[in-house]
Amino acid sequence: MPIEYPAILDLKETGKEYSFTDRDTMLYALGVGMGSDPMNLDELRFVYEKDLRALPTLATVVAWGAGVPTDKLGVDYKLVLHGEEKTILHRPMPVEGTLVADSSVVEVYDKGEGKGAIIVRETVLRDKADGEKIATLQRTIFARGDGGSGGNTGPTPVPHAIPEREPDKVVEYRMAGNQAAIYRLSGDRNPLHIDPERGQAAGFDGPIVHGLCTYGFTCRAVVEAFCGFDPDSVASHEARFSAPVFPGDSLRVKLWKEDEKTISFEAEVPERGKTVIRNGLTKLR
Ligand SMILES: CCCCCCC[C@@H](O)CC(=O)SCCNC(=O)CCNC(=O)[C@H](O)C(C)(C)COP(=O)(O)OP(=O)(O)OC[C@H]1O[C@@H](n2cnc3c(N)ncnc32)[C@H](O)[C@@H]1OP(=O)(O)O
Repeated sequence: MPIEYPAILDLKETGKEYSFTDRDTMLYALGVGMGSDPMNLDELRFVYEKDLRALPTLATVVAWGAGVPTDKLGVDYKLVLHGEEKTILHRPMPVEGTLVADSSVVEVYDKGEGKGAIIVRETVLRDKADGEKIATLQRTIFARGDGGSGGNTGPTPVPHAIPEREPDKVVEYRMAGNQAAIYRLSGDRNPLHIDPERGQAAGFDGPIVHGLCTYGFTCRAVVEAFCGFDPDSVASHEARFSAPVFPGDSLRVKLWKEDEKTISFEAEVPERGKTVIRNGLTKLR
């Protein structure tokens, strides 16, 4: 079934409930590499139930599955890559709770046959206890097999521009060989990230790391570099995925402090000379 535009813009899913516990919060932190140094007391707070803190980007996984189902979008899921993500935190991310998710399709950009379709979706997460918004997730997928099926043929919104000067801070991490295998247990069990055959069918040498896993690493870097490990300072975090990351890659996150509340960032895999995340922007409270 191809993308049906503009009917796709009427697809909605509302009132879907998701519960998560401190175990989900800690598993997510492990999935983005936290706690690998047992003597790092700042990171310990994200992987230990004592005084537990949640990374803001936990919001991207706690309601995994919320959103208009892929089969209704009419895309070839094997060729879908995550394009962009923006997480807006209306209040600090709790470490457990029950959420109510309302999702919709915001826009489809048709980049032409052989190129792909860009589908923008939005999910609003509310706290079931008081009905207040916790987070808004804006998620863009790049459906490489679905160009030419209809949609807005105009330019896609221009993403945030990064300064041209040298970064103010650089944070380096190494993804474990089993990083995607751990991360997927937080929700996204797309076989692209674990099954070598599915990686090859998508045009890669093997499995690739979830975009949202790398995105979580970049939020961790902001929290480490500019927030003194206080995750509640983050008001929003957004980025574009520009090249795949493979399990075992190292990640160099380059960060620019533009003003007291604005951080720009990019991430590269130095051993392959690839910039894998571009146009990163974090707003602080
Ligand atoms: C349905 C369930 C949803 C679940 C979420 C997804 C499930 C997950 O399990 C899947 C994943 O995590 S995949 C892993 C993470 N993502 C990636 O690795 C993608 C990396 N990026 C790429 O490969 C290319 O940038 C690529 C291929 C994305 C684009 O490269 P090109 O084709 O070379 O594009 P280019 O010629 O540079 O630009 C064409 C137009 O597209 C816009 N654009 C480019 N990259 C974009 C991106 N990443 N996101 C959104 N838009 C993007 C450009 O602006 C350009 O638009 P315009 O013509 O208007 O200027």
